[in-house]
Amino acid sequence: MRVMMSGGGTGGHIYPALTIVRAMEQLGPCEILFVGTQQGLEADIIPKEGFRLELISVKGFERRLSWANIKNLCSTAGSVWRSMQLIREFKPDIVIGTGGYVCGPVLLAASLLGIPTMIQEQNVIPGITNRILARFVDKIAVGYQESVRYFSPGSQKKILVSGNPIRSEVMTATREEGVAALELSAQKRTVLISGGSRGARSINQAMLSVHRHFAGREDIQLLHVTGQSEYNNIVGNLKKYGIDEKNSGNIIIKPYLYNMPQALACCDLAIFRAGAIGLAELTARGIPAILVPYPYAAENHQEHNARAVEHSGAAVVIRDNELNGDKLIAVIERIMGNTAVLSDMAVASKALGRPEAAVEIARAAVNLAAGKHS
Ligand SMILES: CC(=O)N[C@H]1[C@@H](OP(=O)(O)OP(=O)(O)OC[C@H]2O[C@@H](n3ccc(=O)[nH]c3=O)[C@H](O)[C@@H]2O)O[C@H](CO)[C@@H](O)[C@@H]1O
Repeated sequence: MRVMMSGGGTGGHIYPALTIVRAMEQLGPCEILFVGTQQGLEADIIPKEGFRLELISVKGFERRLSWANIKNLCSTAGSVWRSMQLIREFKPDIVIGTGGYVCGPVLLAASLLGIPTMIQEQNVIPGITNRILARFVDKIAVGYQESVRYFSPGSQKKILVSGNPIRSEVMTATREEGVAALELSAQKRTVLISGGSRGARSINQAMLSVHRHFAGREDIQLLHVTGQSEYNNIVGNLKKYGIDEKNSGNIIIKPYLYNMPQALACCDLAIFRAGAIGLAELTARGIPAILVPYPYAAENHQEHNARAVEHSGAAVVIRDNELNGDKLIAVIERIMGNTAVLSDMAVASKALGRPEAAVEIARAAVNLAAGKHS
């Protein structure tokens, strides 16, 4: 089967795309081509994952009907044309989009050429590209039941509520592998801090106090993923406080983790933004979390994602404008200091997980390509 995948910008769109194609490969031999943009993280991640990537140039849309959007639509015509060329050359049996601007022209071109098409929406509140594409595509896989109502009535019959796809390594990685891969201590409990695929400045700032508070502790280690752009700044600031992560014994700072599944496998508590794929990974593994939703996400969708997890008892939400070092330290101490709280949160988290989502989406995609509608 020939599969064209498009999804880009952030990890939250790229990893679902990778997960879906890997699940499709498990169902039968596949020839895969990714289409992304130079500016998106896909330009870095997709070649590293061993897949071919073609680049096109695409402009973003505002989240409403506006003249700017109509103008953008015109300039997008060139990328639709380029996508059509790529489709004619590659001859896919199916074209799948997992969100981000790049999906717009690619999926539109596929739909115009009569190729079977599918989109996957990760968030409770669907992105603008997917809301527009919903009218054209054949199938829509969604991460949350709550998102169904945001699609037009005409699109609803195409929806499959599958949950969000997570990489199979997230489930198969073991604690021992994680400890070894990240050079952690097997004796200490691990707090994993990540602001999503591009990092989070407010979490990084609050973490400066958290590191000072926990530095040298025998029971807890902090694995802090800063995002590429903030790494030097955070390491430099810690040095000013006399903390050298290389000698601290319990503080590990990384710009980005290419082995996030291993980190999740040995993580006892996560401090995360509330991106949909990060949440799907945490809940699939049953990891308790402190969530700080990104306040500028379109239509505040991260807070909706986070509250859904908090309501089930799996997370504590701190709003970005209320976040500071003291507050974060207090919540970490409260959760880590009480094993009953930690294990109740872990059970609640596990109950939310949908580790089978990728296989369900892959089956639907294969059926669609074969002309069967599931
Ligand atoms: C600012 C913004 O609008 N972010 C959006 C983006 O999130 P973003 O890409 O930041 O976050 P997600 O949590 O959804 O996904 C991140 C993915 O990157 C991986 N990862 C992250 C950091 C790292 O060092 N290594 C690594 O592998 C995670 O394991 C996960 O698979 O897409 C999500 C899914 O549409 C949305 O819910 C988010 O709101």
